[in-house]
Amino acid sequence: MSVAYINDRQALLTLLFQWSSAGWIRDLDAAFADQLAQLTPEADTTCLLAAALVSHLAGQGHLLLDLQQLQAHPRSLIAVQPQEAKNDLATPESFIAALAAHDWEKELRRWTAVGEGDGNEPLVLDGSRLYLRRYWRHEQRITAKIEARVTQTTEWAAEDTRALLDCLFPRDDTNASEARWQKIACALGARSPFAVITGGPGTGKTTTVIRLLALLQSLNIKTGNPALRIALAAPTGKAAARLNESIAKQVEALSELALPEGAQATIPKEVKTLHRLLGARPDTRHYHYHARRSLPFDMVVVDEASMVDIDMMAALLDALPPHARLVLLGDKDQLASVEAGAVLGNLCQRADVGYYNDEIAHWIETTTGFVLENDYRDTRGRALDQSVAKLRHSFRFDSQSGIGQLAHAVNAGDASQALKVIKDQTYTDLTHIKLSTKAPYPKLTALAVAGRKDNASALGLSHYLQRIHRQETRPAISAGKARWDAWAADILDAHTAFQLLTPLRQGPWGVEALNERIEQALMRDNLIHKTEDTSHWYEGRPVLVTGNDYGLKLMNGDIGITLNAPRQFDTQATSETTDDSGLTLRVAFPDGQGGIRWVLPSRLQRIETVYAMTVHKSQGSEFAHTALVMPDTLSPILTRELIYTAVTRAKSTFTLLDANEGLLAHAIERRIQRHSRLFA
Ligand SMILES: Nc1ncnc2c1ncn2[C@@H]1O[C@H](COP(=O)(O)OP(=O)(O)OP(=O)(O)O)[C@@H](O)[C@H]1O
Repeated sequence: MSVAYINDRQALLTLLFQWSSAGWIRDLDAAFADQLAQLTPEADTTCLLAAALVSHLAGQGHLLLDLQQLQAHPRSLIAVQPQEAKNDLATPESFIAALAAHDWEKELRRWTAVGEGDGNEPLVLDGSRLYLRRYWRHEQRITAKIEARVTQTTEWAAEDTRALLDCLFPRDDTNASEARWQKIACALGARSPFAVITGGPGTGKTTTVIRLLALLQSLNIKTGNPALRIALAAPTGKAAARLNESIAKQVEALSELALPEGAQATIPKEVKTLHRLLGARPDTRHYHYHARRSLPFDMVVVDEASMVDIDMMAALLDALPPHARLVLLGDKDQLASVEAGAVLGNLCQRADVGYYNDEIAHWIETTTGFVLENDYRDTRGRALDQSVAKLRHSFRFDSQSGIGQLAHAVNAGDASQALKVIKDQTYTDLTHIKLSTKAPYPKLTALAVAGRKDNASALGLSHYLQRIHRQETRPAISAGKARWDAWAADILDAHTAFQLLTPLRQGPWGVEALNERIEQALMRDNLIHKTEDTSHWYEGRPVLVTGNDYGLKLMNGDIGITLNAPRQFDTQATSETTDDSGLTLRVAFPDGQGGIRWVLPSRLQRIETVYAMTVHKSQGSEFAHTALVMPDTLSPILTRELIYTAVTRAKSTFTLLDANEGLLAHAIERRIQRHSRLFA
């Protein structure tokens, strides 16, 4: 490594922009170091490099740069893949190695851009950990606000709680009961103003939280307190819509139980996105509700909390009145949020074991009748541990289910067991399709179009496309909006029968290339009719919204389908051409309340075709048949969490397509560890 770089700031900044051109760091990361260099002439190269790296790591979801780890294992923080290396360009790794002897901490402490958190310095050094100031403050505030809640308890009479829990869980009287942990989660959630309920797919997170709400409202009514004002929220429109669908039924089911009068009626059925709950203002990080104008609720429940990033969690906790309860639901083993942080994962680090102390074990026993085994008890359990419950029984996947077995093996990091389950022909809900490295696409597109020939419930895209083309079900142009809405809702529902997932965006196995291949295959099979003059809009095109659009009331993650529909459905319709039939292209989106929002294609700014979707974007959604196609070369994006998230998107059948089996094993063995100090 040339000494010039080490002592020459200009040379270093040039190198950083070269790394950015090579795709090793973001332009933003180099620009951040460049800006700090201009503001602080005293900054040496170590400092500027550390600034670029902390920004780069934030882009990867990490909250901090651990200087000790940087010096001991630079590759674990920033690694250039062998295929990406450039002959004439020094890699970050070699550069960091050349600076090994420097005292990074000392240099950083001398730098005016680095503070201890209370000032306005853009960076904060906390021990040997360097943060962007925003993330350091978020960590501090989140920790303080959660600590303040977990150290409080609500003292309900144990006999009242027990009677209500027995009413809510009528058949659960043995320790082996499948609903045991659900009942325990309710007992913990009633006692603590902060509760986390984690569990895999179908373990009853929604069922449990509705019973927890019923329990709390009943206890309040019984003790003469006013009912809680409750808000239900989820991080994306899709997740909110999914919870909306299941919640009404679950609340309805409470009417069969002998709860105190009025308890059921005080449980809300409407789920909002967190952005809407907080009153997001377009294009800013500011919300209507914040620390000085609290949310008008006594309790907030957040579903799919694994998708909540650190910025949103900090904003939510700021806006939550100090007395208000917070319940987080989610699957701790799924991929973390797209943006930085892994708050749910951090909160649930000890959830597998429990660490319940004697006091809480006694509360559990007296209110649920269940005696906790020693494995789940620990006198050194922290306050947070007493507020976290893990649901351990899946009501969706029994022991005969290949998907359940596969998800379990992936989660346990047992790659050989996962491969064994995939290859085991006895699981009808699981298939492995081997792709040829030379010509992988024919088999792949055949599956995407037609589904699996050997399994009638493993459908493909033709399922919803054929439904669109079925003339006998298509409404007449004169039919009312309700009839057209019902038709579109049926097609949107049919669309959830299948989804192809891929880990990557770019390259031959990325979303873009796969979408193109599948589009061609669908055209060949006459399932879509794309012509030059319709450009990329044609009937049947499914689109994914990639950014919130408050004007159109569309949220990141929403999926719509392009359909020919009467033009009067859209009030903005102006110069759109209408074909001979009087119909024109509209994109139909579910409006979250059982109706359809018909949108002009030209009004959609941030969308992409979604025959294939990245695993990251699929979080919060489920599909009857989910297929995952693995790339044929190593990529840092392939991790255990990614495979687990993909497998658990499947409701009834899962298909794995790969050309190189080794990659699945490699991915299962790699975990994502997002660096943060939250509840470490
Ligand atoms: N205690 C129970 N007894 C019987 N059935 C249950 C129980 N708990 C949950 N179920 C059923 O299991 C299924 C999944 O439950 P639920 O939707 O609450 O789980 P979830 O963890 O929220 O699921 P998801 O993975 O979709 O988020 C539902 O059909 C529900 O009715």
